[in-house]
Amino acid sequence: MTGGTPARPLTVDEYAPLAQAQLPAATWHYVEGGAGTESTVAANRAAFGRFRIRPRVLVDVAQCELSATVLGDPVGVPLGVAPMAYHELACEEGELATVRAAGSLSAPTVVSIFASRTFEDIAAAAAGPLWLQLYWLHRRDVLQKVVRRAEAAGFRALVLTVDTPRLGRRLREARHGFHLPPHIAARNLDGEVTGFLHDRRDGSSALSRHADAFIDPSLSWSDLDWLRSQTRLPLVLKGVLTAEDAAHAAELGVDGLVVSNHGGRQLDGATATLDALPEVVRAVGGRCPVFLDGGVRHGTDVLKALALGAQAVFVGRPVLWGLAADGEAGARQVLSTLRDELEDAMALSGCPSLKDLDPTLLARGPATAAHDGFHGPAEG
Ligand SMILES: Cc1cc2nc3c(=O)[nH]c(=O)nc-3n(C[C@H](O)[C@H](O)[C@H](O)COP(=O)(O)O)c2cc1C
Ligand SMILES: CCCCC(=O)C(=O)O
Repeated sequence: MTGGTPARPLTVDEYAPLAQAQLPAATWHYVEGGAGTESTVAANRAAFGRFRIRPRVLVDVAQCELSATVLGDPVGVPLGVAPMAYHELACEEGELATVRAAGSLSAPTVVSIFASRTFEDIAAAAAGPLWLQLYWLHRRDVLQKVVRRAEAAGFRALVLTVDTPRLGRRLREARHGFHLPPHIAARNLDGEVTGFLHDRRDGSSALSRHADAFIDPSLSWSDLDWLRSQTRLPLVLKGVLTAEDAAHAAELGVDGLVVSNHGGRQLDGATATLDALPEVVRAVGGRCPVFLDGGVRHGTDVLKALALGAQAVFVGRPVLWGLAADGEAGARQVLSTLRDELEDAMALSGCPSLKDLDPTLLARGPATAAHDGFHGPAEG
């Protein structure tokens, strides 16, 4: 087809250039960037490409069932939105657009403690379950307050991010002097811990200065008791990549783990999440659910993570791409594309139920070009 209205994107990746065209350069590089050489960003994608699918045939796939239960709540898909700060950077409605989009699939959303809309407004717009992501702030009283508010607003779980005692060296943010525009703020933190976020300084990221001032890097295993004493909500740890830490967390009775390297934004050189998943699943031994995020861009990526033992996966950057390109409709389209691709992959591999997804579905194979790092829209 030539001329006329541009075709609607058919894949998640096609939203990236559309988002880039909409966003100021500094915002685009904040969203897209990783730490250091961005080797972990690339590794997350490459890991999916090293597994091939062993399809089974002559299975009745007239009905494929994608609904699941996560932390006790029914969801329409084993797929949700990873916590990301400041969705208003991507579109005016911010997190309200995100949770409406996720709600249309009954998908869970993890709301960042640095959300740009209030927990109460987000909860009022949501149809799927909401979890609250926390950073370990020096100001424990502030943490206590946000936990109470999230509980009162009906949030269903707490997700403590444990891979961020300080911010990774994100060179793109530093080069662009990334800072928040004046109209965007961490609306749930009342200015108590939001210093530096709006201050521009060339050669350094305002976010990084903010994190150094307000995130307490002394967080260790013994602090988890305090958090659990503050709430009845299930506690999930986000950012675990090893069997050792997974076993320890399971012994302490945490309610879930997210295998994550923060989308390659923290420790450059950290293990790809799909590579870390099997050892974490083995170490946990069924004591709590294991989730994964990082580099999920296709339904077959979701299928592979579920086959290796994840109960659900979370998606980060693509949701912001969708929001930037087309607001709520864009985010909805990103999530529903992943859902539809997952259903296709289940049908074509002879797995009508999520229970059919296990490691025998996968074989190690040569990497494919389509998974080697960033790839834009197909040519033509
Ligand atoms: C713009 C942006 C902001 C993020 N903010 C947070 C955050 O506030 N808290 C957190 O735990 N993780 C945060 N993350 C990490 C995501 O939760 C997730 O681990 C990662 O984006 C998953 O990888 P993907 O983007 O390749 O899907 C952020 C990621 C991005 C891209
Ligand atoms: C203080 C960090 C907030 C956002 C974040 O986690 C990210 O940009 O990855």
